[in-house]
Amino acid sequence: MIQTTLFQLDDYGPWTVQPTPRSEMDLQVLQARLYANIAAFVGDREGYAFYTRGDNIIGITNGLDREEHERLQASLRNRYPVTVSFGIGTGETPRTALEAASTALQTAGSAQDETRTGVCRGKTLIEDRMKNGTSDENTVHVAHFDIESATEQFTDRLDAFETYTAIHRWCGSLARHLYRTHDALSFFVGGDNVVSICPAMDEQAYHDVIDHVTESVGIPFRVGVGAGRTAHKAGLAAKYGLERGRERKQPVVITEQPQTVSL
Ligand SMILES: Nc1nc2c(ncn2[C@@H]2O[C@H](COP(=O)(O)OP(=O)(O)OP(=O)(O)O)[C@@H](O)[C@H]2O)c(=O)[nH]1
Repeated sequence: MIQTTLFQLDDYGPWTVQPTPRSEMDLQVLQARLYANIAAFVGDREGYAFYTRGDNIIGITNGLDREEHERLQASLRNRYPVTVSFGIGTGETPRTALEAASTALQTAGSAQDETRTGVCRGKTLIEDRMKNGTSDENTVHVAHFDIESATEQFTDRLDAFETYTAIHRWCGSLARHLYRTHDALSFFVGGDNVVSICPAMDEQAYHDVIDHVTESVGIPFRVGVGAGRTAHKAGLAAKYGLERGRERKQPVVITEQPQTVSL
């Protein structure tokens, strides 16, 4: 089982133009700060948060209970001129967990409902277990994808815009394929890196994903995969796998938990 949290700004669209349109850079700073605050809070509790659309941030929040969500929400309320609603959802796969989180929030009201202000809806893993007796085997699987020699192929050869669009085409193709075929949620995290929250998948499944996407966009890449009770633990194991794949020139490395947790 996996737990996700959808963090969504309330009635933000109207706020960006009232009483008159607000400076775009001011909105960008607000969104970047909000993301930084949420990522730091969730990251300190071994979760992951992804920027996605700025007004919607997706968290992998195994390990955060309802009180912690409410503590974060109260803190954001004190710091920002807009409120943020949270939808919490659990599921067997990342996709179904996020669907549950999204439904919990949509049921509480539209993203542009002026009466929806800072609600926290849905069920955490702990609540789900207490109510429905669901399994406490809460393993997160993280796949960290990285383009082979992106610096040589793109950064040092093409202009920065060509590089940016080529990498986004790769990322979009990979994310859509993993979502459709494996219920995985994938996010661009910077440079030439994509982090995917996946269900349990074997090595051949990762080879098939790489072959399919490389065939369609013509960009070779590799992946390190890790599992753990939290996104942090799984993600760290994935990074060690990626390093090993670089050294051994292996496109797929699935690792056990690394011994150190210093990253
Ligand atoms: N978010 C994030 N970005 C990273 C990470 N590792 C590298 N990057 C980014 O990716 C860019 C390219 O770095 P690399 O992937 O190491 O370079 P490369 O040229 O592809 O080389 P190889 O991966 O060794 O083939 C860097 O400038 C960073 O922006 C990571 O773990 N997380």
